[in-house]
Amino acid sequence: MLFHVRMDVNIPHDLAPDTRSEIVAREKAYSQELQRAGKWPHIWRIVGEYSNFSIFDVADNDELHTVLSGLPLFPYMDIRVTALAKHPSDISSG
Ligand SMILES: O=C(O)C[C@H]1C=CC(=O)O1
Repeated sequence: MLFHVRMDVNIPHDLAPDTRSEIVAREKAYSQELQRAGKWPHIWRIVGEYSNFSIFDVADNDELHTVLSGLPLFPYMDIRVTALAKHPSDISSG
């Protein structure tokens, strides 16, 4: 199943710089592992914001929740999920 996900990151300003760097590094590694596994096929920065638009390709709602709640930045994110279905006018779906 495909999901469109918007993530808005709000790291508290008083978080220790070393802690912030460590969490962001773990976030990058986790994200890139999921990208290599094909579960996170698209990630785009939203211009001018500490936010991204992403596409996830996972089995179901439960897997998406597991993936998202495992994000190291999850405690500092607002996340909006939109489930995607095939559009009948999409020429790539035959
Ligand atoms: O920077 C972000 O948009 C937040 C998060 C998502 C992937 C990643 O590496 O960091």
